[in-house]
Amino acid sequence: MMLDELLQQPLPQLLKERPYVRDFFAAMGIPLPSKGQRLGQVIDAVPAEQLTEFGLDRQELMTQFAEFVKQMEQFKAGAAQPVRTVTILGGCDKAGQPEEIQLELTVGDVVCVVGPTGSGKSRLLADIECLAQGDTPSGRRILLDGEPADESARLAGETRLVAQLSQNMNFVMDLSVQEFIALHAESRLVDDIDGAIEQVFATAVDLAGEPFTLATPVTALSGGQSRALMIADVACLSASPIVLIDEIENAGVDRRRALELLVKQEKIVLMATHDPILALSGHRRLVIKNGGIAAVIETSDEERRGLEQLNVLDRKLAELRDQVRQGRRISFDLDLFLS
Ligand SMILES: Nc1ncnc2c1ncn2[C@@H]1O[C@H](COP(=O)(O)OP(=O)(O)OP(=O)(O)O)[C@@H](O)[C@H]1O
Repeated sequence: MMLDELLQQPLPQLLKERPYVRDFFAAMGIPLPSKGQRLGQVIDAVPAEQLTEFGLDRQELMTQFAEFVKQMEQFKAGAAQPVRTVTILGGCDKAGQPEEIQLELTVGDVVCVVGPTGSGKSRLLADIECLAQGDTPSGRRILLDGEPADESARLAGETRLVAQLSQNMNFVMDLSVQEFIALHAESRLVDDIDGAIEQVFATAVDLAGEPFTLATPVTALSGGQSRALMIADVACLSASPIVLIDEIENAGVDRRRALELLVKQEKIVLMATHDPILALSGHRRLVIKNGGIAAVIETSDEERRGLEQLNVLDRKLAELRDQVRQGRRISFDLDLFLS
């Protein structure tokens, strides 16, 4: 859109389509009213002395504004261009032995990372997060769509390409759930903020099990609710094609639903886990030993059949957990339980 058209657009429409415009003017102490005028009129009304404080005249302000809008739109277009494959090129294990592996992951893949404590699961996730180029302790290299990531992608990596759901999710901000989602939606340049709030909130409540409201302060959410909000946020709002998850099993959320949700969004999901249900929900498991990928196990048909039984068992256990939570006495027949 040309600068002239932007200047002539009614402000409510302009701010709805491009919420970031408000930030540009706020940085110069120029508040934008939410109704009435057009941007051109607001700019005309700014005293010349105020612009001089920023070393600008009206023409220069327009030029900088046009450049800002161009960059933001390019940024949005870049975010919409998804990565289809991630390739892990082996480095060395902790003993310096070569890790003979070249592994390609495609969108929709769910890959579990398994191995004993200290074996290097988090290292592998971290290598992917920073799009390693032989410059981490493992010496691994990560390719996106077959190419090494360029420096700008690496620097922006955490925000653009990789979303991470880690074990510790403590909110420190004094925001309501609604404000939190709105803030994220704005920072990700989402056009329909209200729609995003509705979608993320509904998804989070669904995952969390115990209800909360849009007005609930994020600091008052339980661990499970916080985690559900973060998962919904990543699934619905993040343009990042790669999602790394550390230990979802202790999160107090419906973990199967969380996984289904992420897979539906065409993400590449990598998950460090010890949970057999999650491990078998993946397409394959990377077995980490002494810092290296020692084996890749494809989930077999037999394992998938086992997963169905495990799910039955898991639902029964969830019922029992619920009874404990409600302070009821627990009695069950193990044979019936397993039948
Ligand atoms: N290939 C490697 N080369 C050198 N150091 C490595 C390698 N892989 C992992 N390490 C180092 O080993 C240590 C343990 O690794 P890491 O924290 O990734 O293990 P983990 O499997 O995630 O453990 P936990 O299950 O306890 O979270 C870290 O200091 C990590 O940097």
